[in-house]
Amino acid sequence: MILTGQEIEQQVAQGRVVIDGFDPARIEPNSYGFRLADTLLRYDDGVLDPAVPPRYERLVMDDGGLVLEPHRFYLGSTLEAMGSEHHAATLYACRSVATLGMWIQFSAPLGHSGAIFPWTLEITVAQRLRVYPGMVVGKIAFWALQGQPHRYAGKYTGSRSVVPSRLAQESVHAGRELVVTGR
Ligand SMILES: Nc1ccn([C@H]2C[C@H](O)[C@@H](COP(=O)(O)OP(=O)(O)OP(=O)(O)O)O2)c(=O)n1
Repeated sequence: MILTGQEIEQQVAQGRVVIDGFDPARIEPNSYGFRLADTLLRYDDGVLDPAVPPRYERLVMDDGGLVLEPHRFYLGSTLEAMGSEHHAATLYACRSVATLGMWIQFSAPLGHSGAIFPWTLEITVAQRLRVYPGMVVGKIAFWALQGQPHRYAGKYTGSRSVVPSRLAQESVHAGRELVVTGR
C-alpha cells in the first residue's frame, strides 16, 4: 500500500517518516516533492570498471545553476535526507522535469527501510538543460511493509550527500568465474 500525502505528513509528525526541512507545500496526493542539491558529480574515466573506484569531477552550482549536456551522465542528490525505518520508498521524476527531457533516476528506484539520507540521483538529459540548486525535480513515495521490517545496513549507510558507486568495495568477481572475452 502506498501512503497518501496526508498520511506522509502525519507520519513525519510522528517521526516514522523522516524528511529534512519538511514543507507541507510539497506534499502531493501520494508523494512528497524533493529538491536538487547544489553538488553534482561527473565521472572522468572513459571506461568505468566496477572493480575500480571511479574518478570524478565535483561540480558545485551557484544560484545561476548549471547547463547539463546530453550524452553525459551526472550524479546529484536530493537536498533532503529522507527515508523511514518503517516504510520502503521509491523515487520518481516530476512529470514537469521529465517532460523537459531530464532523467533523475532510471535504474535504481528502491529505498530500503532504514536508509535515511540524501538520495543519490542518476541524471542525464535529452538536450541541453539548465538546472538550479533547490529546484523540485522529483517525488518520493512511501510504501507499507508486509512482514518484519529489516533495517538497511549497506554500503551507502550514513551518506551525507551525493555518493558515487561503491561497487569496487565488493569483490565483484567473488564466487564467479571470470571469463575475459574482450577489452
Ligand atoms: N537512486 C537511488 C536509489 C537508492 N538509493 C539509496 C536508498 C537505498 O536503500 C540505498 C541502497 O540502494 P541499493 O540497495 O540498491 O544499493 P546496492 O545494492 O548497490 O548496495 P548495498 O547492497 O550495499 O545497499 O541507496 C539512493 O541513494 N539513490
